[in-house]
Amino acid sequence: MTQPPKKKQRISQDDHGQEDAAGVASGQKWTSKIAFEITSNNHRVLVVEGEPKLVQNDDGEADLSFAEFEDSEPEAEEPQTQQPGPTGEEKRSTSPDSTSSSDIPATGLSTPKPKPPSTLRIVDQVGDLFDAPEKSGLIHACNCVGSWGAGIAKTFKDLYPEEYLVYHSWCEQSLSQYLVGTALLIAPREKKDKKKKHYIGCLFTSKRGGKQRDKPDQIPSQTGPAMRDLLRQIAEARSKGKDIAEVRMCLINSGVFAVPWDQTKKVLETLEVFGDEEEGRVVDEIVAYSRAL
Ligand SMILES: Nc1ncnc2c1ncn2[C@@H]1O[C@H](COP(=O)(O)OP(=O)(O)OC[C@H]2O[C@H](OP(=O)(O)O)[C@H](O)[C@@H]2O)[C@@H](O)[C@H]1O
Repeated sequence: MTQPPKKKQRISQDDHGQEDAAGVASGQKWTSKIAFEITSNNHRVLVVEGEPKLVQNDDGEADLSFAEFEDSEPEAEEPQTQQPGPTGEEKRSTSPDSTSSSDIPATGLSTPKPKPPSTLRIVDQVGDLFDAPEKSGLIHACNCVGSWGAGIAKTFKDLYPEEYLVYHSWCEQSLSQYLVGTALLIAPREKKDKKKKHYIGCLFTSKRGGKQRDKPDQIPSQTGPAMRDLLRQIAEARSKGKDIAEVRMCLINSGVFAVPWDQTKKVLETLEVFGDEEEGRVVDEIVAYSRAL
């Protein structure tokens, strides 16, 4: 396969007497503005400042045939026009030494690399989960039998009695085996007192609670789908104009459900965050509050 010229050389006029592809009259010296690339189908592509031009394939069919290059060592006395130096990308594309034909696909145009999907970020923070600003979303792990009997769930029941009734009746209308691995987003009820209004995110990570909880190795695998369901519900609520502020959680599953926090956190951080046209609606980071690390 023809190798691209090893060194940059001065360009002269092409056979048709016009300026060369780079618009540079012959005799001028210039550096690192032009290079040839050999594409995978053996076409010699002229890359001028990132602008590829087909110049010549092996059988010399192309219409542009460049005269021979000569070595162009810039002479000291000649005033060099102060061109902004090529960016890293341009350098890569205009210097034959540093680019390879694999960098420029057959079309000669570099295609943007697909952005890797972003995954959920969990940030650990010492503090009280309930010190959250108005309209925050507070997430905790729930059983599917409608009981907030112990641990942080008991605190939720004391602070949000009406929201508890929503959770309880939701469980009553469903079967645990269908509920586990899903979530319930509860909007704040009207508050008679001055208490802050918070959205509550219930993650159904175990069919039963307390001592009848699911096995510790089952709970993490049910936590992933439950959180994905909750993220979807939050994004949907926000797209309908619900003003859900920051989203925070406690170290779910790490108390009554006896699952080490690192295990749950690892599952959560594999969750892909689905984007939509307004990134603001999507939750891509959740702060996990614990009273003491
Ligand atoms: N104010 C606060 N701020 C920040 N963090 C706080 C806090 N208060 C407590 N924590 C911590 O929050 C973590 C969660 O630990 P938890 O044991 O509560 O919940 P879990 O997710 O393991 O288990 C769920 C089942 O527990 C319940 O009990 P029942 O089944 O009803 O009996 C439910 O209903 C479920 O079923 C632990 O690190 C606590 O230190």
